[in-house]
Amino acid sequence: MPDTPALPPAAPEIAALRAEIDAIDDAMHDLLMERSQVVGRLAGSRAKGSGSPLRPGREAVVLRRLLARHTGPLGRDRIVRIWREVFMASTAIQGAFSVAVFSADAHADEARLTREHFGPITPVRLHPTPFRALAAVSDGEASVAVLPMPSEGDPAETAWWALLDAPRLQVVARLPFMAANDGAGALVVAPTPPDPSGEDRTLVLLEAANRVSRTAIAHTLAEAGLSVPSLLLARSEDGTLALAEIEGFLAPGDPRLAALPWPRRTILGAYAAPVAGDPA
Ligand SMILES: O=C(O)C(=O)C[C@]1(C(=O)O)C=C[C@@H](O)C=C1
Repeated sequence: MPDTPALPPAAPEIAALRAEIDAIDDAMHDLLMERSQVVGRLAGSRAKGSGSPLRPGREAVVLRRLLARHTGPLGRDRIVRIWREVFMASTAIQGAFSVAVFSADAHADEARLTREHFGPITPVRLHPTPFRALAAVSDGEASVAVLPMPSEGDPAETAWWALLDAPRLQVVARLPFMAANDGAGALVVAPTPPDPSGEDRTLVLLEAANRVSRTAIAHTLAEAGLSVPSLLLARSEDGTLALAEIEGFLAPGDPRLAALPWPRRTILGAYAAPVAGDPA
């Protein structure tokens, strides 16, 4: 006989509701097992290819669809949390996956956003510089790198975006997918190109040999038919470097990019436009 005391009998109303929850849990578990079988078939499909299994664009499509049909007391942010774990479980089924993050310390935004996005089980390693995190991806030690959002004040030692070896490495996602009230953000870089989600932003690095003003760059981009939600500018003695966030998923041969007057315009990658969070 087990010596664990018998559970006190629950009130009949609670027992009935718990029986309903048990039946729902069984159905959810059956569906999760069935879903993982389908993911296993994806993993074996040659069409998916041999690179990283991660498809942030596809994840955004799934989440936007679920959020659009969502009703009831379960928070939208909880739906995102639950599916983040589902996506990472599916990624793990398809092969080893780990993250290299450049973060000042384990509590900085980038480290926190990495854990929230890639989940507590995914192996994550902190690196002391963005370039070390990128090298971990290049060397095949990590599947992706998480790096700080570019900023105009970035010193050369951390301005990873100015030196990204694209298209070999590309930005594929922006964290978090559900916009945070604190405005924190980070970018994910992978050795595979981004996948479109239907509502995306493309990052383009523009380099001019002379000094060009912000107004002139913004005007030229608008003239080319490009909508630019944000534009960062870094000037040096001998030229201008600008990072434009452009609406849409731009391909390298996009005629609007080809028409720009600057000698270099490099696509650094693209990411799904974040969805709005719930009001605080
Ligand atoms: O659709 C795919 O390619 C999958 O690998 C499946 C799946 C999912 O679980 O829905 C998992 C990981 C990807 O990042 C995107 C989607």
